[in-house]
Amino acid sequence: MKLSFTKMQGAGNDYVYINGFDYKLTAEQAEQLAIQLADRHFGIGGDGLVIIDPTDSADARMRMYNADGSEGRMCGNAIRCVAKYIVDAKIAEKETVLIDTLSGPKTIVMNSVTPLESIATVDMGPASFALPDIPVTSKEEQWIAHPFDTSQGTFPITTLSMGNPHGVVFMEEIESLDLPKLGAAFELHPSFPQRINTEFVVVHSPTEISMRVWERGSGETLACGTGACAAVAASVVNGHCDPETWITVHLLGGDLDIYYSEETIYMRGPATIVFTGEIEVDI
Ligand SMILES: N[C@@H](CCC[C@H](N)C(=O)O)C(=O)O
Repeated sequence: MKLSFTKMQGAGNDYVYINGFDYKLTAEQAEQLAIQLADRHFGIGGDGLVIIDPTDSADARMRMYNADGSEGRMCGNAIRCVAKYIVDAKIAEKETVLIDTLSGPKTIVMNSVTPLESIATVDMGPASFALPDIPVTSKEEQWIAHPFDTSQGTFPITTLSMGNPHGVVFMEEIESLDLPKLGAAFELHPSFPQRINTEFVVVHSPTEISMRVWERGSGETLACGTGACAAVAASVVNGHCDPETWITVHLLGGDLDIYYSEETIYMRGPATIVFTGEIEVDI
């Protein structure tokens, strides 16, 4: 069959977007398509696949799949792009939209910059540091700068859930890291039965940090929205950054602004159309 798609990116975290109002895709088909379409040599190319489905409880429902076909519970960069998509397609004729995800509904406020780019502010909900929420196989309650042994050495890790699992490690520098080796040592560690996304973070000031990210299911990406929120939450909880003020997070693909409070976390960043097209798929 011929499938219409839109390729979009947020801070360089790029996904193939399919309009689920037009195509009804089962979870099995979506997993298969994610692997096929995300391939940068034999497919369209991307960090995974996002399907925008109808729902009665919100303006749309987001289903996101990593490049290996695994389903993610939440994606910060994709939810901004989904909001842009439904506003542009007039699925929602307003600037504040509600999108359902596996980790609950999120409210997004849109500001159009150019026809191809919007800036979106997302209410991401609160961070949870409780180990069963991540989950982490340990009897302790929280891991805040917890000495964590991996095949690549021992690192102080702070773990949290942003609707999906994150580990944050503060470092002196991140340019020289061998992320495929290091990221995989965290992602596949037996302490994380559902695997984990890991952020490697340098703190510049109480309102500015840089990070590189290794995403479960997709490897190193140019940005991770939930990861940027996790990095800021961990920076505040470890006393490196200020709460209740906007913090700039520099990522390989651009900047995201994050506001942390105990009640909720806001994320502000771009949502950009790259191109649209049609592809013949065998599903
Ligand atoms: N890129 C994302 C997160 C995507 C899902 C993640 N790899 C997972 O499986 O939890 C973001 O922008 O948040």
